[in-house]
This record gives sequence, structure tokens and C-alpha cells, in this order.
Amino acid sequence: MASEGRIGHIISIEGTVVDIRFHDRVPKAGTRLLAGHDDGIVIEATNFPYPGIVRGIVFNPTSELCLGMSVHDTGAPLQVPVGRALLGRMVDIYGNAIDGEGPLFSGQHRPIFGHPVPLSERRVEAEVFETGIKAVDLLSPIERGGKAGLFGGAGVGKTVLITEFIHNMVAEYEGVSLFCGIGERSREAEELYREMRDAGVLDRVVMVFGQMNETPGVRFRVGHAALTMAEYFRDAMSRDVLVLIDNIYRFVQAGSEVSGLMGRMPSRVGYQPSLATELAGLEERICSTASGSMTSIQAVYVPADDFTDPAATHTFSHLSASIALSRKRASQGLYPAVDPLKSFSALLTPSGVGERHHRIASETRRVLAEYENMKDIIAMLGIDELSETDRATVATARRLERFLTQPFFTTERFTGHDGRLVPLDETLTSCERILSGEFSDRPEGDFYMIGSVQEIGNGTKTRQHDAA
Ligand SMILES: Nc1ncnc2c1ncn2[C@@H]1O[C@H](COP(=O)(O)OP(=O)(O)OP(=O)(O)O)[C@@H](O)[C@H]1O
Repeated sequence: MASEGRIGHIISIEGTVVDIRFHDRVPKAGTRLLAGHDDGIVIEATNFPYPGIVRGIVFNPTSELCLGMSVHDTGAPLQVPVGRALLGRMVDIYGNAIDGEGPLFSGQHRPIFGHPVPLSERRVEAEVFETGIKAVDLLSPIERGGKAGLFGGAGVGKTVLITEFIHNMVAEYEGVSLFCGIGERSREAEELYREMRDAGVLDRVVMVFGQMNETPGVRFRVGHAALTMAEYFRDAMSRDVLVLIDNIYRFVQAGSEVSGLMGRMPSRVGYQPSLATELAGLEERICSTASGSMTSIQAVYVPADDFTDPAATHTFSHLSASIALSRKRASQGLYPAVDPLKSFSALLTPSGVGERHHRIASETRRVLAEYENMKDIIAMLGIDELSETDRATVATARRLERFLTQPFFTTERFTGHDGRLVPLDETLTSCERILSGEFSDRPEGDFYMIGSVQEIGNGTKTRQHDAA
């Protein structure tokens, strides 16, 4: 309970922002303040507009909130439970169980604001983290201990792809997987939980949610709460951690809402002036140390498909791999809609992935880029006007384009295609064989929604489907 003299009173309420007058010492920024019946209203002290006045974000506003209400200073930031008790559980920003499986018993709690790891203690591993998804493993390999982003506008398949990553990676991964849902639909959270439970991997997964029906304060801080739990697994329990975030843009958006409520002037494209600092504060916590690695995959919503949007560009700068999803490919049914020419990975160098992988990825990109450049000519003059070499390039590119589609396990229900997990080596061999022209006599439809090219030869492919 708060000590005497550390009690304030609410003097103004603006939506989810309140001003509180403290008669004695004011609490520090980041402190958790409590108000209302049973201290049920949580407020975070954020800034200090006037002497003796604290402006705070209310996490759970209720009709109970009123002027003059007393507020207790707890003297500490919001804390969340950490440790083994979280495994297999779905929790909210406070660490309360929301999976209907009873309360969570964890003796340990940690403040949600961690200290960044010093540069000298950070560790970088140049090792590919295989996902079993051909387009990703080949063109934008994810680095173990790195940060990867899935960029795309509305409805191009970010959530489906991140769910497939979880499906393919969690079962194989020896470490702990932590999923953090920020500002997305609650239905998706429920589906994900059910899928994890049915797949029998729940005991290695922690899920933390602050979804779109929650206040901006919750959506703004839930990422920090989740990283506190992840850091504990890495530092105190020496475990490798896989952090999956859907959607980091909603964190930026919540920051912008909070900034507006705080009365700060908006900056570029209406975003908060502190966008870069806030994003860095979250992203810089995701790193590997000697005690364990922390790999992260983050979905990034790109507003109006504009990749120059400040939220997208600032997020780009933190990542070691970025997988760009294209609306054009999605509209052609070429799922996953990974844009081979816009996706990149810092690992895709001869020393990072090996000579062979680098050569095949570069050759695939070159062929697809040449095809892209020829598309206008083909549209105007027809393919017959091209030289024989160019026609061969187009034929190979169209086969590669279709080969890079893949049926997912998580979409089996509505696509009717059985999911495939393709090991990296099979992807490389398949691409090598397509590039060599070995399959130039096969119809393009044979390459659509398959695993490796072996399926073409042995007749596994039963559905002939030409996408475009
Ligand atoms: N790999 C896939 N195979 C088949 N269909 C897909 C695939 N990926 C996405 N889709 C289709 O696209 C729809 C939207 O996908 P998803 O919800 O993942 O998009 P999103 O980018 O997360 O959208 P939002 O930004 O609205 O959350 C899916 O419901 C599905 O119909």
C-alpha cells in the first residue's frame, strides 16, 4: 500500500489521460499509480505538465473514474510475472491469465521496463533459422538471434504467414516461443491459442495479448511486458527465445494515440514526434547475449501499401531481414505473397549462407527481375516478339514464380491443399533444377502450390492449377 504523503487527486480527465495533483513529492515517470475501488484502476505516470501535477495514461478506464478521486503512488513501475509458470499460458498486460485455466502462480515479478543490454554483451550468430517456407528461406533467410519483419498492407497475408512460422518453427525449436499480440483482432488470438493447443506445443509457448479492443495505454505497453517475460527466459533461465509480434505497427499507432492525448504536436505524417525513440526503446531490447539468443519475427502493417510510411521505414532500420508481401502477388493467388525483389536479408551473402545458397538466390532474383522488366514489352507486343533467350528467361521466371508459392498447414481448411514444409536444401536443389531448364517441357501449372520439384516427377501433384 502507498505510503502517506504519496497520495494525489485527479484534477482533470481527458479520455484515457488524467492529470493528478500530488501535494508532496511527485512520482517518477513510468510509476504505476492505483485508484478506485480495490485499487482496480491502473494509471502510468507519463509526464509532468506543471509543478506538482502528474499526467498519466489510464490502462483500464471505468465509469468509476471521477474528479477528486484519490490516487496512490506504488513507487514502482508496472510489474509482470516471469518464469516457468507462464509456459502454456495466455496472459494480459498485467500477467493475469485470460485462457480460462485458472490463476497463474508465479513468485517472481519484474518491472516492464528492462535495461538495454550493453553493446559489449551482445552476441551475433550468423546462422540460418529455417522456416520450411521456400520463398523466405531462399530469398530472405531469417537469422538465428536476428530480427525479421513481415511487411504488407491490409489483408496480404501477414497473420497467416506468422501463424505458419509458428506452426513450422515452434515444434522444432528447443527454446521458448513467446507470442505477443498487439492491437489485432481478439478472434485471431483465440484461433492461435486453439491451434497451439491442438498441435501439442502449448507447453513451450507463452502468449501475451493487448488487442484492438483495449486502451492505447495497454497496446503501447504490452510489447514491453512481453519482452520482460522473454528477457527473463533468456537471462535468468538461459533459454533461447523466439519472439513473435503481430503487429508492431499497432505499437506505433498506440504511441501516436497516447501522444495525441498528451497534447503533443504531431510530427511527420501525423505520427508522434517521439516515434523513433519509442520504437528503438522496444526493438533494442530484442537481442542475443551469452546466456541465450532472442530471435524475433514481427508483422508490420504498411498503411495504404506505402512502404515509405515513417512507421514502416523506422521499423525497417531495426531489422536484419525483411519480407515484403505484395498485393499484386496476393491478388494473383501467388501465396505466400512474398515479393522476391523487395525482400532482403543481411545474411544473404556468400559467408552468411554459403556460396551455393547465395548463387541460387541471386540467379533466381536476376531471372525474376529480367522478367519484371520485360512485362511491359510482352503486354504491348506479345511474347513472340522476344528473342529466343528472352523467351527462355520468361519461361523459367514463370515456373520459379509459381514454384515459390506454397500450400500452408494453417490454410488447409479453406484452400483444400495439404500443407508442405520444405527443407532449405530441397528448395535450393529444386530452384537449381528449374534454373537449369530441366523442366522447360512441363506446364507452368505443375509448379503451383507444391513442396519440392520431386512432386512433379512422382505424380504427388494432383491439382493442376495455373495461377495467373
Ligand atoms: N498463404 C495463404 N494461402 C491462402 N490464402 C491466404 C494466404 N495468406 C493469406 N491468405 C488469404 O488472405 C486473407 C488475409 O490474410 P491475413 O489475415 O493474414 O492478412 P493480414 O495481412 O494479416 O491482414 P490485416 O492487416 O487485415 O490483419 C486470409 O484470410 C486468406 O484468405
